[in-house]
Amino acid sequence: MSLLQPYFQQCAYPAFSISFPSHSFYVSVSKRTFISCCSSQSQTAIVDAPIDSKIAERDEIRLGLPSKGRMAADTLDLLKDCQLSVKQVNPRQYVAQIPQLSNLEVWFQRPKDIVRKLLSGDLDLGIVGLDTVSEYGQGNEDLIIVHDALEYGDCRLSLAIPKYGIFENINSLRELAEMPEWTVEKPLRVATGFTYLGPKFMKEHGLKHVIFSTADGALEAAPAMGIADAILDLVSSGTTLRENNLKEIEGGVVLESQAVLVASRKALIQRKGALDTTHEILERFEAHLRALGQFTVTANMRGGSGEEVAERVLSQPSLAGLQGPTVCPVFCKRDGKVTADYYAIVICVPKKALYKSVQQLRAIGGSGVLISPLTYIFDEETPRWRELLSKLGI
Ligand SMILES: Nc1ncnc2c1ncn2[C@@H]1O[C@H](COP(=O)(O)OP(=O)(O)OP(=O)(O)O)[C@@H](O)[C@H]1O
Ligand SMILES: O=P(O)(O)OC[C@H]1O[C@H](OP(=O)(O)OP(=O)(O)O)[C@H](O)[C@@H]1O
Ligand SMILES: [Mg+2]
Repeated sequence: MSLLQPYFQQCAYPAFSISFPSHSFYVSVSKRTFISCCSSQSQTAIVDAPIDSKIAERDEIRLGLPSKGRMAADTLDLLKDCQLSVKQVNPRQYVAQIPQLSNLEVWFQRPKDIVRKLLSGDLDLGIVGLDTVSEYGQGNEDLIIVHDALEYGDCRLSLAIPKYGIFENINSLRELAEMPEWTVEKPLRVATGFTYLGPKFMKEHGLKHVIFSTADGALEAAPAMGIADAILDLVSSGTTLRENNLKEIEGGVVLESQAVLVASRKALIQRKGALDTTHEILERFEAHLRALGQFTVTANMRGGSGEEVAERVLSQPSLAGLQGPTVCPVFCKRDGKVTADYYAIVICVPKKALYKSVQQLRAIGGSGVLISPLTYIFDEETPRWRELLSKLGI
């Protein structure tokens, strides 16, 4: 507790309730200071790792965010949910700030340019779809995925063919590859915007007679227009394929994608402050995303002792909580004497298991079950941070 005290004393505007399930205490902190409370013990020093080229000198750390398209709004929403609101003076201005991260500059760029600029050293961090990192990063070792599942922009890069004509009975990549129609003179024509991943996938899967054509959008029209036999494009709901009489095939998914936080390895190792800033962003993302899937459940239960109540709770499979239940005595005054006949139980429960958990609580004598949303779950250290340090050789 003493470690946290300096932060709590400065909190003029209590806004958050932080609970540490294993220690059972609650405190309130202002929105601005809450991250410091949780990460102050794990700052990391810059390491002089061996790396070929030197990066250009500058004082700020640069984060690239999508300037337009479907990722733009969701990315800003995620940052806002993590108390990292981006302050952009007007929508046509491409540079912005996140007041909580004073050494960081936000640059709005097209997703593919974010990847290109990470590679050229003009950006240090970026948020884009994994499909864009894979296509434009082309396996470059300087790119490191810091968070691989930001839980939006879900889609897959998938091969699709017409439902009709010679493809009517073709339902897998193997069947497509074995069609006698494809020869050196008349190869399978695939329209795609993924001209790196497409040929790589076909080669890895042994499809020999294939040629690619490129287009920037509305690829689904290409087969019906007679421009291509198949397309390789992003699919999410599948509506665009269906509406254009196309189908996916078994074994035809090149990549499952969602939004990711990506960094330049060189920047993380060489740029002063880059690793600490990445740590803070990662911690905030992890804490928020982990909390999204959980509810806090509070209930009262009659019992002889905290241990006895905890044993009853732990006998139920869905009531284990994060590390175990928090069990606190509820004191009341009876005949002039203070007694604790009831205990309050606090646990985190996965949203999917909510009703099952309520049933199990009732079965062991729980009453007055309260459910509230969770805002953040900060663990001692995030597994992704450990993974990042190990990828960096630190
Ligand atoms: N239908 C979809 N559903 C969900 N996510 C998608 C979908 N299509 C693309 N994405 C994700 O969003 C990212 C950006 O897609 P978006 O369509 O906004 O830009 P773009 O296709 O690169 O550019 P543009 O459409 O302007 O040419 C993609 O890289 C992918 O990660
Ligand atoms: O499976 P669905 O949910 O139908 O989504 C798939 C469509 O979404 C993307 O296109 P987008 O809307 O970005 O248009 P674009 O072709 O202009 O990029 C993608 O290129 C597909 O065409
Ligand atoms: Mg698009």
